[in-house]
Amino acid sequence: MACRHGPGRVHAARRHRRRTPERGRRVPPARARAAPPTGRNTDRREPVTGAAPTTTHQDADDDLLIVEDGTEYADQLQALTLRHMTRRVPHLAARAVALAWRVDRRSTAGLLASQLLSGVAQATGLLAMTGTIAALFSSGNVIARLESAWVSVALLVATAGLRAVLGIVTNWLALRLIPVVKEEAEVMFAEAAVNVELSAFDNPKFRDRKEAAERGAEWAGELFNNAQHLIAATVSLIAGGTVLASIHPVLLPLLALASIPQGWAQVRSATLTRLAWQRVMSHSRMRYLLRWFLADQETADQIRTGTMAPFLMARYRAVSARMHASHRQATDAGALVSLIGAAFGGLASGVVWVTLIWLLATGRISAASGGAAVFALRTVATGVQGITSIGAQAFRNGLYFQDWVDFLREAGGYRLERGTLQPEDVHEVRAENLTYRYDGAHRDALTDVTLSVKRGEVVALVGENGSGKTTLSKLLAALYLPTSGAVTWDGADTRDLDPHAAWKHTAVVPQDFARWPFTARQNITQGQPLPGGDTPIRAACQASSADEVVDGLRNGLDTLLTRDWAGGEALSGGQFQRIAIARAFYRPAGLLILDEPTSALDPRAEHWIFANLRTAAKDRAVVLVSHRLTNVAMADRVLVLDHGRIIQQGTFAELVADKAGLFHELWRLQHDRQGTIPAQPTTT
Ligand SMILES: Nc1ncnc2c1ncn2[C@@H]1O[C@H](COP(=O)(O)OP(=O)(O)OP(=O)(O)O)[C@@H](O)[C@H]1O
Repeated sequence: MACRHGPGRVHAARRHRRRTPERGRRVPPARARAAPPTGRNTDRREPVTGAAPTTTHQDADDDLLIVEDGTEYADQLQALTLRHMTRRVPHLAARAVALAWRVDRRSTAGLLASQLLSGVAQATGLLAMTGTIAALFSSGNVIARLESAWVSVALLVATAGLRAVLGIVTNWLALRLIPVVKEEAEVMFAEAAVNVELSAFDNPKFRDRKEAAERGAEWAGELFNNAQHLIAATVSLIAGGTVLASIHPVLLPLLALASIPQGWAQVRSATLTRLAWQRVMSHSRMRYLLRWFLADQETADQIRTGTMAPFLMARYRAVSARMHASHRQATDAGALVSLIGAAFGGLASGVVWVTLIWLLATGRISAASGGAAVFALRTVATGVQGITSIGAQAFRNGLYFQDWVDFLREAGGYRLERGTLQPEDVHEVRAENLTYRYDGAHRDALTDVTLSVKRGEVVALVGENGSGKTTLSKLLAALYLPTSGAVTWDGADTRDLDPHAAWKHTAVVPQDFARWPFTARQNITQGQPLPGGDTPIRAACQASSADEVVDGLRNGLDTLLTRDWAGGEALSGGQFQRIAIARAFYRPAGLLILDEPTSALDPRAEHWIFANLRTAAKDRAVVLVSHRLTNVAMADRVLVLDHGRIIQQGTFAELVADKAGLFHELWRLQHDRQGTIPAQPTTT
């Protein structure tokens, strides 16, 4: 790896955020809605190429060097209109309802039915109200008028009672459903995220899309909530509208026109907020990382001994200030837009009321109809207002939710879509004229590499930092696909293999191994126990010297390997590395890749592992990456990489004897501690 960190301590997620923020991080669970919507990129219609963003700018004032991106998507957002909202919201709301349906059909059906019923009750109440008014305003004595009104009054009371009960029911069902809808969206997001190409994580745009989708999942519950309120508002609007239209046909279209300014203001304001968030999306990522680093146990010692707190805090504040500035700008602009919308809306309502008075004054409608119209107008106005304001909320939530929808559909442009060949086994892995360039990189990490490794063989990769060893091992393991050339497994191109089926045949000890927050047993079996109970687990532990570690644990294999929960135990870096090696030895895979497997081990443990590697690795094709050159003496062949090319290969003895070669030079340097060799570090 270009940047290597020390072994991690607790578990995978913490390891990620601690050691290699570039590779991943755990996001604080409660972050989403507590924080103001800040910024997001996604630019989703643009194919992810990894090339430099089309338009970028950097914060010149605070040296943050965070590239802002996504201008194309910003343009699309800018272009959103009320018309878009009316088209898009029902679609997204339906998607959220479908999500709820997926997790709990009965509650979803119950909730939708109660909202519908509530709307019908409101409509009936309104009709009863107009009936009551008409009866009271009619001619005749009071008793006769009251008699003709009692049915309407009874209906009025009954519908009010029914609506109160339905309100409690909808609230109860919504509270049950909203969290599970959100959780389901998060689960679906996670499923999509594990099904992307590994190379996706090398692309910052993908990371932004992933972040946006993750946040979108958090808004799924809210959107569902909006959807069910929209149903109620629509039903009540239809009811009120019917009554109003029956009083005089001009009232309804007038009222609809009157709601346009507010609808426009709501949509504009939601778009501005969303845009603001998009602008500072990368800042948002950086801020979360900084917060984790500042508060994390794993970096706590380095922050203290490096006296880094002021620097990190200043950076944190600078990033936050940038985000707040963007947010404030959007809030101010949103307030202005709302003010304009309210002013025009007020004017338009005035026109409606003046029209009503004119209709009454000119005798076009009766006094009784006028009274009924007042109630109908209020109902319809509330309905219209409900639809525009809930619609705008749904629109805003939908903008975030859309990112989730897109991510699920295309996995940020990196869905694992390879062949369907199911390898039964793997006997020989070959690289032929293999070239690989990371997404967005300006040069190849590997160039024209050809090699093969067969079962029963150990092939070692050595070379200076950044020479391409880890990259090559990942290509051999089908984690990456070649830019050109090919990697084949028993003749089959890795592009044609079903990736999940292929990875059943790989066992890897990476430099940054995962520390799963599970028991020692689960850390070794990776949740895939083999027949034979603990016997194969113990054998793997013995071969990797993890047996000493496990025997020292309070509950042996059943000990939780993290102190994050009570009863767990913390392992040292080297102790956990032994568990990681046991994990690979345990896995019945034809291809075994060991990338600096003993970097944290003491000499005894390291000696034990290499002395036993032949036995542990028999019947496997083994690729070993190591900087400690004595370790590669046991390999059948050693390949020396330099700037992504194989520049030497042979047996260990041959390479040591080749005095003109890089291997010999590295070997001498590794054994010279007197400073007798004037060594200049080479640039990679
Ligand atoms: N995720 C990545 N994105 C872009 N470039 C990368 C990435 N990982 C590695 N590289 C680049 O690829 C080249 C080879 O890196 P690689 O990690 O394979 O080297 P290595 O030989 O394993 O190094 P080391 O000995 O330090 O582990 C380096 O120039 C590095 O900068």
